[in-house]
Amino acid sequence: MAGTALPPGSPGGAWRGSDYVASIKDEREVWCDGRRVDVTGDPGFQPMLSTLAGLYDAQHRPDRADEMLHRSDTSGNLVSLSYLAPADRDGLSRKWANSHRWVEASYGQLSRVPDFMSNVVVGLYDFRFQLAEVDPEFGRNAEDYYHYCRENDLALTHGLGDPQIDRSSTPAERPELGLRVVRRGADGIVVRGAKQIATLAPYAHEVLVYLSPANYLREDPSYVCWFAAPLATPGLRVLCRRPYADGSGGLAAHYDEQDAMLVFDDVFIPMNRVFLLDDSQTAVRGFGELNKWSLYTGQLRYYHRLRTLLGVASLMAQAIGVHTFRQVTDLLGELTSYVEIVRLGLAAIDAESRPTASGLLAPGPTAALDAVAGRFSTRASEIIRQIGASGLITQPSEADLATPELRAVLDTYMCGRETSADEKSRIFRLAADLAVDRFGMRQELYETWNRGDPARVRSMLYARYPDLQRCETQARDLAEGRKDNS
Ligand SMILES: Cc1cc2nc3c(=O)[nH]c(=O)nc-3n(C[C@H](O)[C@H](O)[C@H](O)COP(=O)(O)OP(=O)(O)OC[C@H]3O[C@@H](n4cnc5c(N)ncnc54)[C@H](O)[C@@H]3O)c2cc1C
Repeated sequence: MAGTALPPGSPGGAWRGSDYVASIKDEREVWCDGRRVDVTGDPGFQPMLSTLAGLYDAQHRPDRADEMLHRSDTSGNLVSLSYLAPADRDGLSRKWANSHRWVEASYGQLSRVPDFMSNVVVGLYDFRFQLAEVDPEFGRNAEDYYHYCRENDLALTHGLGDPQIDRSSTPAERPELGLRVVRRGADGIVVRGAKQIATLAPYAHEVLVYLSPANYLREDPSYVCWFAAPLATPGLRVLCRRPYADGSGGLAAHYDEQDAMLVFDDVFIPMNRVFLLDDSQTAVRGFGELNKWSLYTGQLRYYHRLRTLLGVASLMAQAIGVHTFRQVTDLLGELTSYVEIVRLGLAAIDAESRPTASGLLAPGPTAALDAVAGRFSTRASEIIRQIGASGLITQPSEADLATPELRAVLDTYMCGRETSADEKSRIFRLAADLAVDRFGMRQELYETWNRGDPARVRSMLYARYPDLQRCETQARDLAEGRKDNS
């Protein structure tokens, strides 16, 4: 099949951890805190790398392999179920079981486990016929790219939003506001510009660029370009934030997935990796279509994160003996309701799965859950802060716990109701990580923004609500005194 050659280091099929790590030791230009870094050796990046390697290894565990891998019908290799393009109920259920495995293994803390973007590539594959209507080559490229990613278990990042320079201006006034095509040839295009944020970028093999949420408003078609590029492409710079994994432990010691700005400084993209050019209407339609499976896996991950937050809040309340107080059980019940709403929502969305134009089976729309996810998440953190209060600040460190001279004091004043100082401080430190410190605050920002501007998500939900007219008719009937609503 065209375009399925192995990337450096790939044995083909689903990664094992060590092969994955070797595969991203390449010429990628990753910058962090004023230094160019080798992601595979830098202490700030090493912890997450080993978490990812562990997750890739877990795919092959005898007790999981059946749920996470399947045999490719093209190569015969064992490939990840994340890349399964499901054609029926059985396929979709296997896909979700695999996604559960990915997100469960990180307690919902990794928003961008590779499973997320693999599902965007499934969406790209599903959308190939519409792309082919613009140009048959785009359709073929999308299909080839899907096979390439699936056969090589590629980890992807994506960059959609434009750099946050001046939202009141347009690229017509300032071209650097958007990523654009600056040269075109028969063999490919050259792109220039930047993408504001791409999570997982330093750990990914490739980036998929497919839409700036605002670019359909632009009249210049050169800003409409969908393509994929290896992270190690000349001219592509990855500007990371400072790592949260700073040696002080906590969740960042395992789950700092990184976020980076991507700068494309006249980057050549070969034609076989270009999926769409110029056609803003197709780009707008495609935006929703590409994300059908990934939004669902994103909600699965979110469900596991909410469960973690509930578990932490409950343990914290028990540790300090407030778990039977009415105002605390009220808070815990509220948090439980969010967990249940998401679980039930996921079941309902799955039950509303429907065939796509290309013959795959896709979940129903996640828009209603997307619209409330940020609010639930913010409220869940607030509940943890409300229950934990000052205990979220005053806890002994592991070094304190290991200091004999402090032991008697800690055991007397820093223990809980029926909880040792060791156990209590670990629960509270975890809670602070999730709801007070920068790791948790970044996650909260993520939950609020990653599905796009929540105001836009909610506005579109309202504008497209299929039952709105009947709701209005019902309200009008009531207002006009008509009694029978049947
Ligand atoms: C931790 C994190 C990780 C992320 N990871 C990724 C990723 O991997 N890939 C990716 O592509 N994206 C990612 N996102 C980006 C996410 O999609 C954006 O944050 C979201 O689309 C909002 O865009 P913005 O952050 O540029 O905010 P802006 O668009 O700059 O908005 C800033 C403020 O201005 C308001 N505003 C802006 N424009 C308008 C307007 N026209 N009318 C009214 N109000 C307006 C907004 O509501 C907001 O209050 C991530 C975000 C976060 C926080």
